[in-house]
Amino acid sequence: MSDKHRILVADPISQTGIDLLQAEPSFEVEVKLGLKEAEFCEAAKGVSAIVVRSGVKVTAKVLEAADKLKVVGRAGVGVDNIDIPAASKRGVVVMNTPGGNTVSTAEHAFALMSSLARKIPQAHATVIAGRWDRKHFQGTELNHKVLAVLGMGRIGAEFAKRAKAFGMTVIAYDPYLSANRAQLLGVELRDNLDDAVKDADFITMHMPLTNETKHMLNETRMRKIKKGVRIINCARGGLVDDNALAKLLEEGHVAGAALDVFEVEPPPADYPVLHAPNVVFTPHLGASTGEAQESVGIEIAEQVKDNLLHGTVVNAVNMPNVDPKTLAEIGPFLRFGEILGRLISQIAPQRVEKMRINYSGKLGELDTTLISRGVLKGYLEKPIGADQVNLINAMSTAENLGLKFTESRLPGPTAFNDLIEVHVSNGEDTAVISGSFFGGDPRIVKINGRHVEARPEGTLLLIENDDRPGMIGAYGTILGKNQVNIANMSLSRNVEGGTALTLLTLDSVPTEAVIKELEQIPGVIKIYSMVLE
Ligand SMILES: NC(=O)c1ccc[n+]([C@@H]2O[C@H](COP(=O)([O-])OP(=O)(O)OC[C@H]3O[C@@H](n4cnc5c(N)ncnc54)[C@H](O)[C@@H]3O)[C@@H](O)[C@H]2O)c1
Ligand SMILES: O=C(O)CC[C@@H](O)C(=O)O
Repeated sequence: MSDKHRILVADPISQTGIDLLQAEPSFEVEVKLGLKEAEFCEAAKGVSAIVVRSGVKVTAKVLEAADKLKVVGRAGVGVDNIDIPAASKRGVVVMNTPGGNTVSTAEHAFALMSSLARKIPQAHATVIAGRWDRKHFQGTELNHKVLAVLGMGRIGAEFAKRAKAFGMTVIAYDPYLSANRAQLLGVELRDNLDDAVKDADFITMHMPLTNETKHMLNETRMRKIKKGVRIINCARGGLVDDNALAKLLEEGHVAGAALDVFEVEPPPADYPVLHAPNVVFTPHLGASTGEAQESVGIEIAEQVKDNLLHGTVVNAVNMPNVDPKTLAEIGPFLRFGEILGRLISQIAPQRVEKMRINYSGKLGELDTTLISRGVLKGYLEKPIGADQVNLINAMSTAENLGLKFTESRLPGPTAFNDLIEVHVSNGEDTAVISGSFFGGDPRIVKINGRHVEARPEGTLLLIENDDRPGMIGAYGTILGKNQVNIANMSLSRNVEGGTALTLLTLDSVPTEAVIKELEQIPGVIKIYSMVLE
């Protein structure tokens, strides 16, 4: 039996990328395109690596059949065609190539906007049909128009640059972008999505599809936008509710739409928006340029090669790059760090610009780089999507968002054996959370400078209230009435009669209605519901 690494290329990638893999004597490269799931399972048996774009789906079944698989390489950004949890469960690294297709996708989205403004596809169709119709194709200029860019990451920023050069006023909506970065890009940052889109002539979407972003442009929201808006989606199908979009195009409220991506790809013949007026479509071509494919093809071939030959992990979306010995030493801190990051993201002020982590006690003597990455990963899961951020890309992802990160270490004895203190701030407001270990068990020990004590698990309800009698009883009554059991409680106050923090560990997640009811209790200042799963 051959001891070579077999590599299956299951989507078209650049020939240079394939040549790079083929040039390695210990690799056997097989290019098999257009595989159905059963054929893919068969082809995946015994391979060490699978390389894909967005055409095929690397399902749990394929991953199960791939008994020798070490790495899945995605030549592109989105990894929604790969079952990441199944890959992680099987210890398979999934890598992508962020950045390689940024400019191509921004240019494509821009081309869609221009085509939409000047009805180019429709006019083209009449010319080749032998008609010379100049009356029906009056368009609109981009100059002096208002553009809302939703999602100001790599592609959004490139799009914005081009739009500004065309004389457009650019408004950005990206709750995770710092004010500094927005200023640097020369865009107007809005905190509220409805406010960002209400006066837009054009809207372009550039964010991942997550639970938070699905149907971000729904019927209610689109109706609030001024009549005549034009919408471009070159990110992921599902960001816009295409059924609602079709309806609003028919009514003329939305003047046009350009889509490169669809909720189902390819869209079936009865896909609603296909038959709506004033639309421009392309079949997911954002990254389809020679330059982008060359770039992502080479990048993924190099990443896969380095991984198989040297175990190097670059741009992984699911695996830490760490050797087993170090992992055993810092494993518990790493997991706790992620939880602290997740927690602070839920009490952080808007537009955080700085994160600082202080390590003290025994921790101050360890290499804490990975733990810090864990904290950042936990913190960034909300803006970037849990499947997009990992220990490898957490730092660069933070940098892209304009989040400045620092860490400091204080070796030597403190009140706690090990203490991790995470500060986030936007220049005006700060949130701080500290964690320690009690006999090997992680505990949250301070929030915003107040001493508390809670295990970092389940749902935590953090209530800031006036220090006055009857508060605890009132919380218990409302939660009990709504079948929410309190598993643990920790109280802390600044001075008698001042303000107090109540930290409740709950057995279930309280609904928004329950939180609202709690907020009505006289003396309650602020409530945060923090889910740690
Ligand atoms: N059509 C194509 O062929 C094509 C090609 C490349 C990328 N894409 C897609 O484009 C998207 C963006 O890619 P990128 O490289 O710019 O990614 P990126 O990670 O650099 O940027 C994504 C941005 O979205 C922001 N964001 C997250 N949640 C948000 C929310 N609720 N509201 C507003 N903004 C939010 C993030 O803060 C981040 O700044 C990805 O989904 C990717 O899959 C499509
Ligand atoms: O492979 C492609 O052409 C699509 C790529 C794009 O959707 C991405 O997310 O990078």
